[in-house]
Amino acid sequence: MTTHKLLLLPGDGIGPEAMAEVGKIVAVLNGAGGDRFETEEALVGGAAIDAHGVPVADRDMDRALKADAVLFGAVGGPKWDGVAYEIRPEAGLLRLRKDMALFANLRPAICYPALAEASSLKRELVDGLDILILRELTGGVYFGIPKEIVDLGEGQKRGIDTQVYETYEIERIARAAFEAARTRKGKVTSMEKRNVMKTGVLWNEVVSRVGRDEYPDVRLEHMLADAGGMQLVRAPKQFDVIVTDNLFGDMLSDIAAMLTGSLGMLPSASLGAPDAATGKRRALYEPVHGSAPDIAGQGIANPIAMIASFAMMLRYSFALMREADALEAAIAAVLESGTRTGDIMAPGCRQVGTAEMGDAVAAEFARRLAA
Ligand SMILES: NC(=O)C1=CN([C@@H]2O[C@H](COP(=O)(O)OP(=O)(O)OC[C@H]3O[C@@H](n4cnc5c(N)ncnc54)[C@H](O)[C@@H]3O)[C@@H](O)[C@H]2O)C=CC1
Ligand SMILES: CC(C)CC(=O)C(=O)O
Ligand SMILES: [Mg+2]
Repeated sequence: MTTHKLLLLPGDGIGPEAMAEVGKIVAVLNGAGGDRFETEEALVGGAAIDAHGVPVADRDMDRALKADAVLFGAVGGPKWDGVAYEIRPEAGLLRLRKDMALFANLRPAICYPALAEASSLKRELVDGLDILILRELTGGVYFGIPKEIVDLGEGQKRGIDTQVYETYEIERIARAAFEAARTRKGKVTSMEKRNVMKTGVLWNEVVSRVGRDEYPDVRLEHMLADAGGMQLVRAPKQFDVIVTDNLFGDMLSDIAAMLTGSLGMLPSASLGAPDAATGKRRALYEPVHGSAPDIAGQGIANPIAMIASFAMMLRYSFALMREADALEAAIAAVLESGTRTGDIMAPGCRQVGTAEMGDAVAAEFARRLAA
């Protein structure tokens, strides 16, 4: 029997609340007689700052590097707003992504049929929507140097962030996008701002070359990222795979969330390159949303983004396709039955809290696994 060792990093705010619901899914899997999941937990973000003075301790970074996969909740919150950039809770997440070399962030935006009414758009624009945003995750303006605030004297300061991309970074995320498109509808839309950014010019050039030389069977189109945002809310079904940089991908995926009904619905997978010898890749799975301080501690957060992130783990890290399909089908069935957290509530539905939603998905998942 195969055992998978998972590191759970619940973090802050609604992170631990949503992560607790994944525990119920793990319990179902461990009771089903297939692969086993062993979990250990560590602090990250504000919780780690409070306990260790840093947003991720070296010891825990080491555990993340050794784990078969990492499941991450969310970090941040007003308590740590005054903390310097380098030790803000979010810096822990950035270190995990960088040190684990997780360059490919897969953010699927799927509109479950039961939620088409909860979307910010009209039903016909989102019903059946299935987009994959591939966000470059270890480069760009979140990591470029210099990154500082310079004191200019006389009350003036200069804030500097630097956008840097090298050819190899664009090549590998482009390949990930083209590979994904081959398993889907065969179309990639690359978004940058080549009209005003040198990194945009290089991005466009490299993605075009990779597409032309290696993936002539995949349809490639280019869009300026601002117009891309507009198209995403005007006619989202025109897209299949969107490939874009770290900053644009961060923003476009939050926008895409509202097409699916709520930020509480969007999962993600952050993947590294496959190891040359073993073929294994480092991976971290997390919801797209943050720590949601406005609703934290109330037991009302939607745990579906977190549970669906675990489904992505089953699929991408462990090739447990049947289990992943069953978990996603369980989420769809629970939504279909009218069970809803507040963020996706609709007339005639039954409003539940975080724990009840987790119970409902776990029960439906157990039924489907046993079938
Ligand atoms: N991956 C991470 O750990 C991320 C952390 N953050 C951090 O989180 C903190 C809060 O950031 P915000 O801008 O408020 O973004 P957020 O994503 O935490 O919340 C935005 C809005 O969406 C709602 N929301 C988010 N997730 C939800 C869920 N599962 N169920 C129901 N409603 C949900 C929130 O209540 C809020 O109104 C900040 O410190 C930010 O830096 C933000 C994004 C990602
Ligand atoms: C720390 C931030 C970069 C987190 C965020 O907004 C995201 O990755 O979506
Ligand atoms: Mg974000």
